[in-house]
Amino acid sequence: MGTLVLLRHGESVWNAKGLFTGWVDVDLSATGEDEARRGGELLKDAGVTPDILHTSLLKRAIRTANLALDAADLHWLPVERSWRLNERHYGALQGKDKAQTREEYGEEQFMIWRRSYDTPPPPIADDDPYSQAADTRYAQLPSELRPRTECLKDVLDRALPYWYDAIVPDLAAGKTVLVAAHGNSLRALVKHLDGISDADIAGLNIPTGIPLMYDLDDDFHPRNPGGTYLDPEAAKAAIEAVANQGKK
Ligand SMILES: O=C(O)[C@H](O)COP(=O)(O)O
Repeated sequence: MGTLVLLRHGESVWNAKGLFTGWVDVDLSATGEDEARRGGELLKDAGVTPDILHTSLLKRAIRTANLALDAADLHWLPVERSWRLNERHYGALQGKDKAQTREEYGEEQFMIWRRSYDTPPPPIADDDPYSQAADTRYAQLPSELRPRTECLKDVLDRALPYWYDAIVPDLAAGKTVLVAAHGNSLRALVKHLDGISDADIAGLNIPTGIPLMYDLDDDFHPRNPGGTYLDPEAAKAAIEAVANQGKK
């Protein structure tokens, strides 16, 4: 029942600097812009034509989709956007250097905060320069929905309603759906799609800018578990780089 394309944004300026990003609205780096265009070329070369686009509210995902769809000559595609596809909120780690954090707190604590399923980093203070408490794009969100930190379980809990209410109906209508989002919001969707355990999801990383295709059956389960990257070799190398972030 439909084709789903997951696309993590291209490299961001803070990805390049090795900083925890979360909901901080940083832009793409020049490399990330190239990755986004390449993602669109991969879609075009594979003959994959999305019918609708879903993005987060963060410019690195929005601009990745714009650049990819322009490269695929599909810039006109209808689009829906939601905070529920935002990157995981990294709490008080937002803006912090990953390598310094690993050094200061040690490997175990770093990995618990970065990749555990249900342990969030410390919450961010509303007066922190990297807080989104005053960000007008979330003004309509009730206070209890506006995170000050998130673990991956929190991301799954707020992303699944969007999956079922916005994305699944498009798939059920036979549309090819492109989702342009983030490393951890896509890890949450992949965990759901592939039925990955709470323990095993820690080992899954998503590369930037390489489309991941799922062919879904009538129950929206993958006929190709794990999905298929449109550039498997590039994806393999990029996944390893994501896993090694923060290492000296
Ligand atoms: O938000 C961030 O820092 C990155 O986009 C994702 O970081 P991670 O791969 O360290 O979770």
